[in-house]
Amino acid sequence: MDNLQDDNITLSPAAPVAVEAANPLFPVFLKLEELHTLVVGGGAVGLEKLSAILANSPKAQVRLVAPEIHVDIWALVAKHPQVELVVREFQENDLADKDIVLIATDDHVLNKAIRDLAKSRKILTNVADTPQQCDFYLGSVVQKGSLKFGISTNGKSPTVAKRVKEVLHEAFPEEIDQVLGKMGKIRAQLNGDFAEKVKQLNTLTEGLVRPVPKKKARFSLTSVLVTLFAAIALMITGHLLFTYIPLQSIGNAAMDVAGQIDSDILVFILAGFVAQLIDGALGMAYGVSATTFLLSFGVSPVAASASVHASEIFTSGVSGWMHLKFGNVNSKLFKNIVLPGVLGAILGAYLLFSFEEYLFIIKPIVALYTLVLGILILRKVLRKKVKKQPVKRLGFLATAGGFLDAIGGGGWGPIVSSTLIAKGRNPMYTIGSVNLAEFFVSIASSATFVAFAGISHWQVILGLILGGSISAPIGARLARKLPVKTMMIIVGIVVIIVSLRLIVMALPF
Ligand SMILES: C[C@@]1(CC(=O)O)C2=NC(=C\c3[nH]c(c(CCC(=O)O)c3CC(=O)O)Cc3[nH]c(c(CC(=O)O)c3CCC(=O)O)/C=C3\N/C(=C\2)[C@@H](CCC(=O)O)[C@]3(C)CC(=O)O)/[C@H]1CCC(=O)O
Ligand SMILES: NC(=O)c1ccc[n+]([C@@H]2O[C@H](COP(=O)([O-])OP(=O)(O)OC[C@H]3O[C@@H](n4cnc5c(N)ncnc54)[C@H](O)[C@@H]3O)[C@@H](O)[C@H]2O)c1
Repeated sequence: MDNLQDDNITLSPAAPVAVEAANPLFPVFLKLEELHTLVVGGGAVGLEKLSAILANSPKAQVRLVAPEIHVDIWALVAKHPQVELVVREFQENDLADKDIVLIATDDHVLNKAIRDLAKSRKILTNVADTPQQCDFYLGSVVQKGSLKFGISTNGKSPTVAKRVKEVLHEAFPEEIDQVLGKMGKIRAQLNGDFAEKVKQLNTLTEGLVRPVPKKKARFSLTSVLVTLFAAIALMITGHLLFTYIPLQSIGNAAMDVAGQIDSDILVFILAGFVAQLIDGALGMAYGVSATTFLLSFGVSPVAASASVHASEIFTSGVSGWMHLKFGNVNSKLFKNIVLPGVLGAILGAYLLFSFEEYLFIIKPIVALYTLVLGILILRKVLRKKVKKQPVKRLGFLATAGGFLDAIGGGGWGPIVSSTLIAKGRNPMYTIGSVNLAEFFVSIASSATFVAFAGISHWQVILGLILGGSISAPIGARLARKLPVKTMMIIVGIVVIIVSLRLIVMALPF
């Protein structure tokens, strides 16, 4: 808004300052689906008003009268069969039984005449070309599920109303609707003293206006699920460990490990630290970052890949827990992706052994896909307007993510997070939920890997885990602090670089 104050638009210094109420309009939210509305005029403005009505009240009872009706109105009404289109000039009996009339013909005199007829019947009117004759104005509307804002500039500037709408749309994450859903349920359950009820509702919603550290709901379904899965995962890991490596040899191995630890572990700790920092903040790229880092320090590719997978269980566990603690997890999204992701990972790890020879083809194909996602994310940021297109086949996306992650040695985050963010989901909640689910996905693939290949390279694994555990809380905090746009730009660039690198590596020359 700064440029409104500089040389672009000069306001007359003599302009009198209004002393009366700046905007005396009284806002209400009408149940248009239970009223009868008449629109007169079927041109560009008739279309705009009808679209606004149906976008808010899809089942609104509307009759639109005009000798010529815009093609887009016909197309719109095809999706709202209760709307009646009447192709002729306005007649007085169109006003019969109407509660509200919107007048939008291109004939100024006619508009005024219709308005006077409506007024004599005490029908509320909106006259598109004459604000002075309106009983009410339409507002710009922001909608997030059940939450709705109506914006009015008192007719001074519909364009500013539109801009304010865009700002508010950006500022509120879609998840606000979940909060409303939960509050609706709590509100219905609270009974007894009215004052006490209001006090409780105020306490519950305090965190919405003043971010206080979130206390986890004691028995939230997510935390029960997380504990349950973690317990099962630990049991499976323990079972595998003791089946394949007897207690005696673990003792011996521990002594060996202690004896072998040398200054190299600092490098592995650093690798874990850097990789988890990137992954925790951006929701992706732990595998790729850690592997790249280890390779550049001379660790063999096999050792690097095996250790990265094993250490990922611990690092993504800590990181997922931190996201949960900081309230970055959208439990609905988490629940929808965790099981398909785990199944995909098990399938991928199992099939890896039969598909190993085709990895050189699979990897660049996955990289090409993530490259496109990276470009899509950047394009969305640069275009500013992110239109949310819900991802319908979440389960399929998660299965593919888990599968390719196990096969390609990474890709859960880049595939699942990037797709969701590219489709307009809120980066903070997406990254939090995808990161928490990654814990279970990496347990699934690592357990399958261990079952086939056993565990080796203790020092590397230990270093990665130590480094990752230190930076996980920092990463989760960053994900909360970084502005949405900055996060999307970084995610986009990281995805593009990592994908290009994989594609270049796959080239035969
Ligand atoms: C909010 C929105 C709802 C909607 O209509 O759905 C809406 N106008 C929108 C857009 C818009 N309308 C116009 C432009 C072109 C730029 C410009 O002219 O400024 C744009 C901008 C654009 O399209 O980008 C032209 C225009 N509008 C009115 C006049 C007559 C006049 O002022 O004399 C003229 C001149 C006609 C001419 O010169 O021929 C009058 C009104 N328009 C209102 C509402 C009411 C006041 C709302 C408030 O208090 O802010 C009010 C008083 C009565 C009413 O219509 O209810 C919608 C937001 C879209 C969104 O949310 O995306
Ligand atoms: N409020 C706003 O947001 C806003 C925005 C832009 C323009 N306007 C004003 O709205 C008016 C309409 O603009 P437009 O672009 O839709 O014009 P338009 O020429 O595209 O459409 C006019 C419509 O009125 C219909 N019409 C003409 N005579 C009629 C009659 N006797 N009975 C029923 N319908 C009749 C036509 O068939 C046509 O469908 C203009 O006066 C314009 O200044 C208002």
